[in-house]
Amino acid sequence: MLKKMRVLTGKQNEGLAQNIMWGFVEALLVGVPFVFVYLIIKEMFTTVPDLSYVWTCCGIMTALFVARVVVARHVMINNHSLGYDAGLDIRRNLASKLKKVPMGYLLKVDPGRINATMLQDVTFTEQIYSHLFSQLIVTFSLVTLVVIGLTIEDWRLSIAMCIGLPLAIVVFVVLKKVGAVLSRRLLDKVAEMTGSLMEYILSIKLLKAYNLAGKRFSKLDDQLKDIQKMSLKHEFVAGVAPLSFITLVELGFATMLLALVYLYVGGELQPHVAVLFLIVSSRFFRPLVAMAMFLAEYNFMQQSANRIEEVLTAPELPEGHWVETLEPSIEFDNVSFTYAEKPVLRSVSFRCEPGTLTALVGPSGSGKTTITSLIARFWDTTSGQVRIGDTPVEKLTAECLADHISLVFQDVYLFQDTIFNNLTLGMTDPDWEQVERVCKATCRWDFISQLPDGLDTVVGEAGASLSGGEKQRLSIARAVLKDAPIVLLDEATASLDPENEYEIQQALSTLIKGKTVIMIAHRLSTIVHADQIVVLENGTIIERGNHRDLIENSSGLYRSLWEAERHAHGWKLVSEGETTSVPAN
Ligand SMILES: Nc1ncnc2c1ncn2[C@@H]1O[C@H](COP(=O)(O)OP(=O)(O)OP(=O)(O)O)[C@@H](O)[C@H]1O
Repeated sequence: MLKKMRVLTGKQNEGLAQNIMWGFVEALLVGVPFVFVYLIIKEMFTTVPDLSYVWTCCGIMTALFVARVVVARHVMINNHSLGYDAGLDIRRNLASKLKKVPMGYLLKVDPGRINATMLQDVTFTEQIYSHLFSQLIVTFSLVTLVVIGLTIEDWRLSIAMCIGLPLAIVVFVVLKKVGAVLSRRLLDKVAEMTGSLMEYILSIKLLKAYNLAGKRFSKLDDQLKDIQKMSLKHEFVAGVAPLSFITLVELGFATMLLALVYLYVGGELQPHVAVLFLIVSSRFFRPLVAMAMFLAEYNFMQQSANRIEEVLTAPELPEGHWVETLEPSIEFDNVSFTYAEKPVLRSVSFRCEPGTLTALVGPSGSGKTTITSLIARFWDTTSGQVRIGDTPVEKLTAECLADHISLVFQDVYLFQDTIFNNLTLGMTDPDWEQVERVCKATCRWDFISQLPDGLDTVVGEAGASLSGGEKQRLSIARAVLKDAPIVLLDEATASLDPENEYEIQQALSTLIKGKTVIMIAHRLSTIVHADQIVVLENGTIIERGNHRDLIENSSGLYRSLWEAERHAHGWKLVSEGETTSVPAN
């Protein structure tokens, strides 16, 4: 387990040796007073007991008790700080690991499971340091010291007292293994329930709209009932291990009593030794019982540590190196990509020159978002290469890639923080005036200035207090502020009404000037000025060119999409330098 803790924390269990030493000191301070108890009893059985000797022994015992309290406090603080430090390290390692695994891994793993691992599993694992080791060290040292002391005094009674211990350990280990299977199942079930609970909370609006909140809750309720049943079963089976251990260990007490009476009656035992064994044995079993109860929890700790290890050892996207000057061109060189078993892109090749706008067009599911995901390296290609400048994206570090790319997704995520902090995410020295200037250009300043604290207004979790359009404006402003040379826009204006969309398009076209932009747009009117339009169908490029070229191909998909759009809406066709109105059909 120590080795596993080193893997999970990424550290050498620093401070543990010191804690073991202090645990041993605590055990000594618990055990040594028994020596004075023995001396006092021995003195009592002499013909003329020396009371000042007894007082001295009592004085030393009191001093030892005080010292024990001080040391026990020190041990407790040390073990807890070791535990919490380990918890912090493990959570940091998990967080940094999640940044390095492919998106595919995160999509495959139940979010409830990740949540349970980050919170509950780490908390259980912390206890290995904060509770388990300290308990083990103190108990083991104390039991060893007491047994050695008693054996020196009378080995026969000592053996009688410990007679059940070996069998108790064997039975405990066997029953614990049975409990381990149940612990694993119970923890999995709790993780599954956490996922359902998260889903229930996040989808509550939808559930209410469809009057499904009650029905859906009954599914959650069933899971909660399952957990209750499994917990009871687990307690029943897992509880047998410590109970058997306690029963077998305490059998030693009865055996020792029999042996004690037998030896005493036979005149083979001095009265003070008999009293010593009676006093010590009444306390000898207490720490063992406490340890057995605690070891019953060990299954949970072990399972939790295993689950953390599963996440920490998940395969990572290999990291590349930092490239100082990266030409902001993008090139897809014969790229194919498969999600699990499903081929999504097939031999896709195209190039985006620096400072140009490329639009991706195609029916739903044709692979447009997948193309942007491969540039941002959420996944690695199945074959072929995606290059930025001359460098394949997998040869760049995640930081280098992130530094060169701004992303604007359809689903905007805003943190529960001020608008200013949301906009300046990742910026080291954000400039208030610059933020205001960009907001004025992209966000309709009146929307922000009307908020109670302007840019200092805190938006609700995931931007819950803002409309879809407002969130989208902020995400565009965030991308503009980042000022990365490459901008990926995935349906960036999707949640805006036509009037706002036009405004934002204007703002975008000024602000993305000089950047290499890849834009996914379902409304073709927004991309007529694109330098290049890549038309996709079923994961292959079927047409490529600018609007004028593509529109000329009367049998092409782009032309038919364009015409379908014209027929669907009253249309305003804007070509460079002219405005033509096309009435709705
Ligand atoms: N994580 C995933 N796992 C498995 N298949 C996926 C995953 N993400 C997308 N797909 C599938 O890959 C195909 C391409 O998806 P993609 O999102 O790239 O299409 P798109 O052209 O952007 O679609 P839309 O215009 O509807 O957003 C779709 O058939 C989709 O179902």
